[in-house]
Amino acid sequence: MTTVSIRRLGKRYGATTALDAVDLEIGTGVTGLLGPNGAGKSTLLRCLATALAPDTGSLRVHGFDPAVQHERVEVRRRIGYLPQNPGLYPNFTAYDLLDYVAVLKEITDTGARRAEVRRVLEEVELTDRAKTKVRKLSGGMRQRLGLAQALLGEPELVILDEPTVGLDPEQRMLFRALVSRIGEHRTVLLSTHQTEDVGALCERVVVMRGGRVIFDGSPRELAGVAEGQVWLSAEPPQGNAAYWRNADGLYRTLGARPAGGEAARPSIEDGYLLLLDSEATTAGAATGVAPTAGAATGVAPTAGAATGAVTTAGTAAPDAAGATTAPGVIR
Ligand SMILES: Nc1ncnc2c1ncn2[C@@H]1O[C@H](COP(=O)(O)OP(=O)(O)OP(=O)(O)O)[C@@H](O)[C@H]1O
Repeated sequence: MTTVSIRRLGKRYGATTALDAVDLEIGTGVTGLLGPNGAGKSTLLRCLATALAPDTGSLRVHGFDPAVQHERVEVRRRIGYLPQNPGLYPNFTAYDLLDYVAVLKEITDTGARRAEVRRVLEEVELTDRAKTKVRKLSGGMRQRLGLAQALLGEPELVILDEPTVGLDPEQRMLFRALVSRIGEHRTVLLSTHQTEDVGALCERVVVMRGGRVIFDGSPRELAGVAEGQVWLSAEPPQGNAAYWRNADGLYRTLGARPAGGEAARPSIEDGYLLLLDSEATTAGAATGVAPTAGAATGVAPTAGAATGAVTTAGTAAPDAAGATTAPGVIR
């Protein structure tokens, strides 16, 4: 079922285009939003959370339009939002903070509010910290408290802006388990820089760059963007290809095949890096500027990137212009 409908959404800050005609439909489950710094992820999430008004285009949450005042209230009742820097009051206890947010969310009946605060504390596994002050909570607990406030009132859409930044592996795992559970029955939109989070949690991934959606598909399809462009070799590659030495002492190269290179299974991160790389090349070609593949991501130009097309083995289909485009890649 479609929860969010976004059509040609645009937002500028002075001369900066933060969102450039974004089209998206999002439904139940966890959708990951990936993109480099400044791609427009937070701006999109803030528009969805009704914290920011777009300049152009339209937005609907469960059919309600946040641009219309009385519908905006309906949207706000249906969303939970964990911003990048939630600024939780340090001297409040976990319970009091949630109680306060519940009042702001118009849960005015005292008994119902108490039950709801207890429910979300339980959901994020913080019941035993109800009386602890926010400043005494660990980073992971604070993020879970941030998640708890977003879950007050059982919103149908949960918006999480880079929620796993700075968490240690154990806390990140715990957070992932919570988000995955939440996504079973609700729509979760999760902005992140962590491709591991996307692989672990998301059935769908949207990649943004320069205010545009440049990929919309499954994590497997994103990894597939790098099919045939990831190599393992005993010797480091010649030239300026991006490579690193793995735990087995082999050199893992992204891009053109190095001498003696054996094809390796691509990861989501490989696909993401090559996708951004090919986009940089395409943008350069479109504006007549020399291609800058490699500059954006540190990945050396590849045969596919040099022509502005990402080549994949087996699954690729030619687009209208005859170039080869991987599934999910949006031109
Ligand atoms: N309040 C603002 N005033 C001016 N420019 C802004 C403002 N907020 C964002 N921008 C600019 O809009 C563009 C998109 O920013 P946005 O924060 O949405 O990107 P992002 O993908 O969330 O980046 P990050 O991963 O670093 O959080 C960037 O160029 C950014 O500098």
